[in-house]
Amino acid sequence: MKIEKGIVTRFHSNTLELIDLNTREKITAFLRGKFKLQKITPIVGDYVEYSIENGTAKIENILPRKNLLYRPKIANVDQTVLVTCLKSPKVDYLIIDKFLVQVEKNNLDCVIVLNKVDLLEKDEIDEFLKIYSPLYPVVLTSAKKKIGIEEIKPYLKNKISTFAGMSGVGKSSLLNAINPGLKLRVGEISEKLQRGKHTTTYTELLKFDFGGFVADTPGFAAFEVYDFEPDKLQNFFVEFHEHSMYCAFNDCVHINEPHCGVKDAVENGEISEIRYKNYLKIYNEVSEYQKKTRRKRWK
Ligand SMILES: Nc1nc2c(ncn2[C@@H]2O[C@H](COP(=O)(O)OP(=O)(O)OP(=O)(O)O)[C@@H](O)[C@H]2O)c(=O)[nH]1
Ligand SMILES: [Zn+2]
Repeated sequence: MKIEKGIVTRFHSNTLELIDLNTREKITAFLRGKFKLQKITPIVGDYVEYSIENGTAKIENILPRKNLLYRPKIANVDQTVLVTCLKSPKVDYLIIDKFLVQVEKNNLDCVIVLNKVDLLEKDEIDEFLKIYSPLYPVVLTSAKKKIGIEEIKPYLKNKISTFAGMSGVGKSSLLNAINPGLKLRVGEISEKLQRGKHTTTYTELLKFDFGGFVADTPGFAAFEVYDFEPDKLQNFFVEFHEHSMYCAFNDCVHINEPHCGVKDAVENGEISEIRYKNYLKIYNEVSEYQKKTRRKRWK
């Protein structure tokens, strides 16, 4: 029996759709009964081994997952493409930083795409770059004017990506510009997610012509998931790490403590003041959230 490798891209009622990793062919496969007994079910993004007997493809084995994302539910996500704009709709840096907290919490690589640059002045773009380009790769784009589209492709090639970002920033427009004809239903699905009615089982991986996959559902739809203690927040601000080792206190959260390496770095301009202020705001929100849920648990 010959075993081939594929990636699960979508579910039908009792079959799965795979893409063969060698031939890139689309294959409809059945799940063997043993998986039900083992209580393992593959999900979109899973790398699997499958066999073909009498013209029927069957999943034989689910390969170990690198990670598992819940919103949308996908295995083996390599990165998030955080799409934002600054105008129309207005997006402030706090929203961007909240998305970045989610990205870091899930331990994902991230590329930031600043879209709608056709609406921005040079100094607005420069300010954005000054804050974020030391932290993450930043690509400047306009889906409308077809600027920066080629620059995104190398980041997407041969990887599994999710696109994240506020509604209206241009995620679908960008994907259409990157790969015209990509079967998209981003807007439709994100709306459902926001209303919380539908499960995320409808997620599908779409294949780029140049290699690589993208989820058709935006990531982190409900992004204010503060299911961590406030003192963990600093881990998700990547630029704090190298400075926090100079803090006098081991458990410094860089707010009221004396001799704080992070606050020093803010003062001498090594850490962006805007990012630090957003850290404080999010810290308070996480604290409030944790207090509330603790009270509920006691009731
Ligand atoms: N000026 C300008 N408008 C753009 C650009 N990219 C997208 N738009 C417009 O912005 C609006 C929203 O774009 P979408 O691609 O639907 O945004 P989205 O992020 O997919 O939104 P959701 O599906 O709600 O999550 C549309 O009217 C687009 O035509 C751009 O680069 N410049
Ligand atoms: Zn500190």
